[in-house]
Amino acid sequence: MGSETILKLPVIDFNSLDLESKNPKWEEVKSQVFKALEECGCFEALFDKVPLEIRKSLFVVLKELFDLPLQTKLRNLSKKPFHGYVGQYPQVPLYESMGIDDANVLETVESLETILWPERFPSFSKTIQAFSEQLSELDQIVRKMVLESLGVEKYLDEHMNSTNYLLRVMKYSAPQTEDAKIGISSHTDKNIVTTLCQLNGISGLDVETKDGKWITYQPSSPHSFVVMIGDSFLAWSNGRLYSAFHRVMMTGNEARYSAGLFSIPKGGYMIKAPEELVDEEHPLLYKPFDHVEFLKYYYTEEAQRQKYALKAYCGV
Ligand SMILES: O=C(O)CCC(=O)C(=O)O
Ligand SMILES: [Fe+2]
Repeated sequence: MGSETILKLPVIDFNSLDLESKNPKWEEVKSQVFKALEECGCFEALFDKVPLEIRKSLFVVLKELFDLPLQTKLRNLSKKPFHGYVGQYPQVPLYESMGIDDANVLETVESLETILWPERFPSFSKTIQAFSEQLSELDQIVRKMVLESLGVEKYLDEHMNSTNYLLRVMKYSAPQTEDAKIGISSHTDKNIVTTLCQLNGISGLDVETKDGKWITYQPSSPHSFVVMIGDSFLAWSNGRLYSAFHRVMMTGNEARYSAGLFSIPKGGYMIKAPEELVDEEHPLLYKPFDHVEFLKYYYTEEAQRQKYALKAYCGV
């Protein structure tokens, strides 16, 4: 009593678990996952299937990537909003990111590689693909555990097949001051699940609890990731899961590099809560929606004024 507890994200150990073989730990971890996602919308995962060498190589190739001339980085265009090169925004001057669609598919990454480096840079494609594929197993374990917890595992194949993986890699330049400066403004993610990784030991990710306190993420192991629920999964679960507000704040003289693997509903797929999750006690919260249309709305001025863009877009 009296002394304040230091707020920390729940830590969940996925080492020794995998998607296929049934491990006796599965049920225990599953209940930790569901509780954390209901209460916090996120947790810290310990997951050693991504070797530390891959994390190191990712950091190396990201430095090369962000050191390219701006004109070159701008060649990564995408039809979807916020999926290509993003940066040079006056509201978030420290922030730059590069979205890589279908990052787990080598040919797609290689076609981006040839756009950015006509002289080629094979370790870029190899590293991005390997990292994304290895990390996608954690995304899939979490989603499977959620569907089992909700008793709707009969939708598992449809759920998994309705998404793609986007890897978004980020650089936050050093603010050169001890006053905390905004890296990326507070937001909820719009996709299904995001798995985040800090690459060079520079902290800055803050997550807001339901009662409005900010937790600064401090990885407790070199194998740590942050797993976070996006608004699309919240809608699909008919509000059983929570999507947390989070932001990045920067101090000091060193740039921060991070990467996020985003499972994203495919364009044209209607996100709709299964009928098993809708009843008198749990009335339908969101009308069925297409993620790409929702993203287009999200980047309008009107939506930017809303705290809860999903509710404004398709709330019942
Ligand atoms: O860089 C990070 O740790 C967080 C990035 C983030 O929240 C996002 O890209 O949606
Ligand atoms: Fe985010």
